[in-house]
Amino acid sequence: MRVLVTGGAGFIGSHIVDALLEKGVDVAVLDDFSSGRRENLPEGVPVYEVDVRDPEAVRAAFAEFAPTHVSHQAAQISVAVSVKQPLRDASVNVLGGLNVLEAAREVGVRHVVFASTGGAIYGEVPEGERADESWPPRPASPYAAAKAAFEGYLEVYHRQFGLRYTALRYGNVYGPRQDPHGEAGVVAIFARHLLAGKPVTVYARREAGDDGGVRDYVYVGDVVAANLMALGGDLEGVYNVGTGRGRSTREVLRTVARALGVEPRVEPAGVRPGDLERSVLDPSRLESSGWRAEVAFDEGIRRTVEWFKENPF
Ligand SMILES: O=c1ccn([C@@H]2O[C@H](COP(=O)(O)OP(=O)(O)O[C@H]3O[C@H](CO)[C@H](O)[C@H](O)[C@H]3O)[C@@H](O)[C@H]2O)c(=O)[nH]1
Repeated sequence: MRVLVTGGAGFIGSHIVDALLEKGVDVAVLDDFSSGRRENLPEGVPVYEVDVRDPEAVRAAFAEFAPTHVSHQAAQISVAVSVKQPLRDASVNVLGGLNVLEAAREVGVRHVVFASTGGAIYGEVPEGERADESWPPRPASPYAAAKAAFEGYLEVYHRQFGLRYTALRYGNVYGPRQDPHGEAGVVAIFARHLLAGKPVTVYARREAGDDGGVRDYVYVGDVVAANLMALGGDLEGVYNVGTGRGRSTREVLRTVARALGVEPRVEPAGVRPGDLERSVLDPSRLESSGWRAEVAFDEGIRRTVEWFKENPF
């Protein structure tokens, strides 16, 4: 197996690269380093510094490395950015993805694993419910619409060209190496702000008692485990990757603050445009293939804040 990891210098991609190398798999990284970081990469891994929006460069990288499998993690990751710049979001997340699929087809890639979104694709998930894969996509942001569209293309390439695929619909992934500088990735943002003694923003409705959005937070190591199962051929089609448990932004803040032993200062703000109130996933389908979310939230947060203490971002 030869795996090309797009976005391999990013938060989730670089953990996938580490895990594959540990298993002795041949790995290369395709990344434009717009948000990915060289520090995330182990020494010696081949790197193609390529923007997925550049079809020729993508094609050349595929021709040279000749992967049998692709882990497509490269993306514009922010819901908020997608709301402000839907064309930019689609140019990376739809057209960039199509460049990857075209190049994959040309060199005879057997299987593509795609970082889709469970957190955004189902739209609002009503209180007391968990979204499973049979729920139709109800995108509430350009980000979600683009991810859903690309899943459609994966199905087309499967039918037309026999390209196998797994779309992993991630919940809200957190852990070491998450970029705290953008607008997405609330655990990383809170960890960094609290470590720097800065106040944090909690987006919530103005009514008293609203604890902010509810999300299904899943530790990056558990997401990597799902990716390895998919690349190993154990999963085909669409799978949620989440814990099945929803947590509010306030709960996230409390847990991060406790792990750091600090008292947070909070700046309230209204709801962020494009944000859902509640998203919680039903991971039963993945669990029936033997996957479990192994890392409890407290433990995942502990590992994450330890990493941020040692690696001032
Ligand atoms: O400073 C902040 C940042 C976020 N939030 C809140 O925290 C929750 C989580 O926000 P994130 O920006 O971390 O993530 P999203 O829920 O917007 O999730 C999206 O962004 C993720 C990237 O981290 C993934 O791409 C995921 O698939 C996609 O649904 C939301 O309720 C948001 O309003 C705050 O209160 N303050």
